[in-house]
Amino acid sequence: MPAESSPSSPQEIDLLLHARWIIPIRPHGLLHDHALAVHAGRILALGPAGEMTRQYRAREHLHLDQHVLMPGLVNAHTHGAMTLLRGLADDLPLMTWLNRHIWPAEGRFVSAEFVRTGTQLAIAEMLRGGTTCFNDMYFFPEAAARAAVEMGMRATLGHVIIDFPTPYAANAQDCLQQAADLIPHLQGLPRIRQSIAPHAPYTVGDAGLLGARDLAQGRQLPLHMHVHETAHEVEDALRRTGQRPLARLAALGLLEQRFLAVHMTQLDESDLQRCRDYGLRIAHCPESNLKLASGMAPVAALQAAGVRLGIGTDGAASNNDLDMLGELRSAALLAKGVSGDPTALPAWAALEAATLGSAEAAAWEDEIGSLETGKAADCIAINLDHPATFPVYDPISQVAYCAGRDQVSHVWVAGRALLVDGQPTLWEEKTLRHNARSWVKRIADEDDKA
Ligand SMILES: CSC[C@H]1O[C@@H](n2cnc3c(O)ncnc32)[C@H](O)[C@@H]1O
Ligand SMILES: [Zn+2]
Repeated sequence: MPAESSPSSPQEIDLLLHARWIIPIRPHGLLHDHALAVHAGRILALGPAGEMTRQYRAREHLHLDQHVLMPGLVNAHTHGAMTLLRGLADDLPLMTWLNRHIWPAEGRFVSAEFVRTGTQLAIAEMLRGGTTCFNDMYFFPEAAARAAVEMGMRATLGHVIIDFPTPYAANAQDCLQQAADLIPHLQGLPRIRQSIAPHAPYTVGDAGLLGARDLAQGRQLPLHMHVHETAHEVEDALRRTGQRPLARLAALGLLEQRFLAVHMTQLDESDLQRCRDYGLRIAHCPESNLKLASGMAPVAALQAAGVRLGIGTDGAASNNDLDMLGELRSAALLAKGVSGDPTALPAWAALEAATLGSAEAAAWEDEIGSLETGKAADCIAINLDHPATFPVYDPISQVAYCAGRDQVSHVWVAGRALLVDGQPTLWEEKTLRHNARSWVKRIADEDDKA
């Protein structure tokens, strides 16, 4: 419904958010004492608070007097339901972690109900920490979609393609068939988009990759895949095929602008050139890479080459949290450490990567990632009146380098308040944990037997 207006009277709108500081991300910069006008879930205008209060009369007018207002954080790569496997196996390298612990556990327990419960926990954690959209890759995406829709969250859900038997599908061809059947059912769900998600070069054969490419092209969906996560992955592929995994993906015709390459810790000059030539998007997951000792994406070199970068947590079983404020801080610090250059990924660039960059990674940049007129009103308020963020010389520095997720006071997705004064509005966290307990007990009992 359009907002009412006449030349003399202020325009009636749903919500006016007046904040001490606003970081719109686009345009670049910091605004003092401005307000964001929201109507019917969208951003109507952003301007100086005085002008905005004269121009608009809001059904709800919030004065965020010690807060930064900014776009919601976007988790560029995760496996939401893996919250149920958090802490099951730590301090291991990737392939031991997957082969000996995670894949056996998933083989025993994963089901639509497991995914729904685990994704609910993930969404509760992410929203509390200021994440308003997540780019997911997991089995039973219809169950993750249901959790996201019910909890008011925004998401891109990947249809997994993997070439070994799981409780979800027998092989890659079966995954492709399931994806083709399911895509129309998820289309049109509120705030839900989809991708085709071949797991990794080492778990999907050429036929599965070609099928993924054709399905993505045919349905106009982006591709989302783990690529070059470890040196072992690249060395093993060179030994077996004589090709680097990214070169194989290029030869098979998978690489294009909407291809999201996750991890990318092992890049030589030819890989960097491919990222540039195809305009690939990259999801950088620094904490999961640190914990599995997989290596680290060369962020400074990628940005110097003009490659667009988003930031993701990866799953809660390898991170072990879904804290995007923590993740963007790790990204900013590691970029400096890895390059030996303290100017690498400065505070504002880290915020840009975790908002607009990640929105591009999740193929949502037309709707979210910045506080621009016409975009969906996905935004967060962070209260800087806290010992951890005192004094405030530069709010951008405070958000990037010292604000904790407990300082996220308000979260809106499409203009709907999901967190108010740090409290969720739509769900009871006790109930979510209660629902998860039966899974946790079964998983722990099995783990004891093993
Ligand atoms: C087929 S759904 C996703 C699949 O990926 C596994 N997974 C989780 N984290 C990682 C990672 O860092 N690298 C590779 N694979 C990962 C997860 O357990 C699911 O099986
Ligand atoms: Zn992952």
